Amino acid sequence: MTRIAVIGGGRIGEALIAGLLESGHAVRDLVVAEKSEARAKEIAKEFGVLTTTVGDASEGADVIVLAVKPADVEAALTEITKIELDGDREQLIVSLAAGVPTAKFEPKLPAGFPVVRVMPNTPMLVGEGVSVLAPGKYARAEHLELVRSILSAVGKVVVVKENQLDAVTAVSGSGPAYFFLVAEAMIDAGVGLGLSRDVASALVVQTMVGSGAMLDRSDESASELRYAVTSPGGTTAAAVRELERKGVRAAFFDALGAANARSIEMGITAE
Ligand SMILES: NC(=O)C1=CN([C@@H]2O[C@H](COP(=O)(O)OP(=O)(O)OC[C@H]3O[C@@H](n4cnc5c(N)ncnc54)[C@H](OP(=O)(O)O)[C@@H]3O)[C@@H](O)[C@H]2O)C=CC1
Ligand SMILES: O=C(O)[C@@H]1CCC=N1
Repeated sequence: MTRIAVIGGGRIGEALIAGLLESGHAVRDLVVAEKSEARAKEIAKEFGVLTTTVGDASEGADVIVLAVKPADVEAALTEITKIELDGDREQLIVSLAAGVPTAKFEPKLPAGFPVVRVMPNTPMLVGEGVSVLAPGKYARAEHLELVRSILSAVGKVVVVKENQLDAVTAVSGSGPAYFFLVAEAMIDAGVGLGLSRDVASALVVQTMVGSGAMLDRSDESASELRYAVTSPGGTTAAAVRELERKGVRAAFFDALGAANARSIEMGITAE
């Protein structure tokens, strides 16, 4: 079994650990390095995984997953490179850090050491994530396949060229937050119309789950599915008219544009 070291046991690190364990990955093949002692204890208690230093975790791992904030990548990499990285053993670094290009890693690693950049999202926690992979300069097909096989256990996997990863981050990396925001707003609106919060929440959650399942399983596009809900002169048309009048579509264009720009900026500043 592939031994995986997760460096950084924060939100996405936890989602990955939980998703891998849920999908049948063995606890003994996972090790976590987490800077905060309190957080490391929480992770060990919750998942039963070994928590240790960055050096020890990396030493015994086939795949070293960097799940620290972009600004902490440099320091974590310095700790990793204190051990003797073993290209011959096909060790591999997988970076989940938003914005940070593989070209920032490669010069700091032994010559030819493979790096794969990945933009995951938190639904991997429930096996419904999407992980978008881009190989660095030295990552070969077998490295990509290894990462694909690990991450396909926690959701879908897509491969793109690295220059698309900032856009990917704006769409699917940050994407769950947009849906949660819409859910919050719809629940509040339901409460505003007199429903109890429990009833409004149950209705919104199941409407999202059902709509997501339709988008996933139907041959029809999002627009066609929406048209099917929109009876002529009816309630949906009245609601959609208000959403468009308030600029919801333009707001998404601007929001994803801002996320894309921020991803690029984080890559530049993560020195
Ligand atoms: N959250 C998400 O939905 C997604 C996040 N990402 C990317 O994943 C990365 C992590 O994000 P997220 O999980 O949200 O961030 P968090 O801050 O929740 O988690 C990062 C964790 O790493 C710890 N840490 C920092 N430096 C080290 C180190 N040298 N060794 C061990 N642990 C360390 C931090 O400790 P401390 O807080 O004490 O510094 C923190 O607990 C980011 O680069 C982000 O861009 C990508 C896709 C989605
Ligand atoms: O907000 C962030 O920067 C990270 C990257 C994608 C999702 N969360």
